[in-house]
Amino acid sequence: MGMTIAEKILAAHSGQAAVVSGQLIECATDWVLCHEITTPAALRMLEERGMDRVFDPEKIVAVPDHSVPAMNIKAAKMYQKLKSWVQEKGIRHFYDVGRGGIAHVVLENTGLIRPGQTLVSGDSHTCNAGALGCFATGVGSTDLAGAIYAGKVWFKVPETMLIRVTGQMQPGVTPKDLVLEVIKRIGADGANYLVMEWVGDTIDRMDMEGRFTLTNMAIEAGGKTGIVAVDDTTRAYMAERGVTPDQYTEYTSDPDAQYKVVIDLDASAVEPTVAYPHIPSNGRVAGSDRIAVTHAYVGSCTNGRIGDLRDVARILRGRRVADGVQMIVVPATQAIWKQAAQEGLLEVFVEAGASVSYPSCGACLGMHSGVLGPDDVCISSSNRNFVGRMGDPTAQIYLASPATVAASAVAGYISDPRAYNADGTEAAD
Ligand SMILES: CC(C)[C@H](C(=O)O)[C@@H](O)C(=O)O
Ligand code: SF4
Repeated sequence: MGMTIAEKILAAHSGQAAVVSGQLIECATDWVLCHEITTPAALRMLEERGMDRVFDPEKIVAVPDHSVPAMNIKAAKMYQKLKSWVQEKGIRHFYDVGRGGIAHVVLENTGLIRPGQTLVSGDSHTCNAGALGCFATGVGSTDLAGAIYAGKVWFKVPETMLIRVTGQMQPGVTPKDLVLEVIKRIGADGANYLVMEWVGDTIDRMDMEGRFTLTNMAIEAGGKTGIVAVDDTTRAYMAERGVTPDQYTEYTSDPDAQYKVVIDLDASAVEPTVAYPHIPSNGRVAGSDRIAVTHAYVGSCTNGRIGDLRDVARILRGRRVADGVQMIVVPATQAIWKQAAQEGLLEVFVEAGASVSYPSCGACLGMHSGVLGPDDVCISSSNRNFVGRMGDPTAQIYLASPATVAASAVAGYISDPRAYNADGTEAAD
């Protein structure tokens, strides 16, 4: 019987010729990604059991990102715990504050994680890395502890959902709109414990940044992970990071692979989509209602990349954020921050009246740097709009593409970014 990419990777990492969905396997982890929120709990578990060791310090990547630079003493202690462990165990791949950013985006850029590999982390958006054709998934602290200790985790082999996207996206429509549309169709539990495998000519033409946005959001549909097969775009991306095809394994799904469900999507029919409160599946067309916003947030592991910042700058250049709107832009990593500075994008944001913050998870989960107050209304390029996600439980969060966030910040209410041309001029009606 044919196998999917995910099944092939899991078979290779559990020492078997083939696996079938539903099978329980012990899977070797090529990489374990650690941040300061969930890793300390895993470390304590190991310490309490006298199992305080790491399977391989070279295979662990540590990036403090959620609550850095620390905003209170508790956060400072979490950071200290991660850092002292890293120092004690000789973990070299440590991206400290000032050298890192959001862990998922730091990792995707390092060239460390490669196609065909496995990655686990105690963070639900670990699925992000699946765009590189690897199997990457979030695990709980106990499994994280096991992975740190032994380099292995237990999985039930997931079934796969095939998402076939064809056609040209309209100008102003982005991969974020595509994934919000898919989640709207299938529901926030529509891909429960499934691998979401993206194929089709729209995906073939998409750059790596867009693919990361797609796989990043798999968890918002309940997915175990997202995955995109390796192609020339992936190979070029790896080559830019000094990694050649002989250094990784490319897997493709067999023509007779078994899919639990197949979704067909015409990309040309997708419109700029906004997920209304309080669930990412609550998508509607941007601008279909006049919703005034108090906050506009650009950042997160979903949409804080350089292409996202360029999309925002295109709309903000020569314009002002509307009075009464607080706009915050958070480049996802230090490298993206620097690139944005070099391209003059940060200046565009500041000139427009937006605040540019340091690379971190920032306001995405309401821990710091932009926490929402009662009844605030935020349009955000992040991935979750649950009650209380960014602060007060009465605040309203609308999820959208960076372009939609920018267009809304300028207007003061949620707006369709197709009001602007690709060169930033206003589109004729
Ligand atoms: C804090 C962390 C465990 C959490 C996650 O797992 O996703 C966070 O990153 C989030 O986005 O909610
Ligand atoms: S940016 Fe947001 S979604 Fe991503 S890891 Fe950080 S808190 Fe989680």
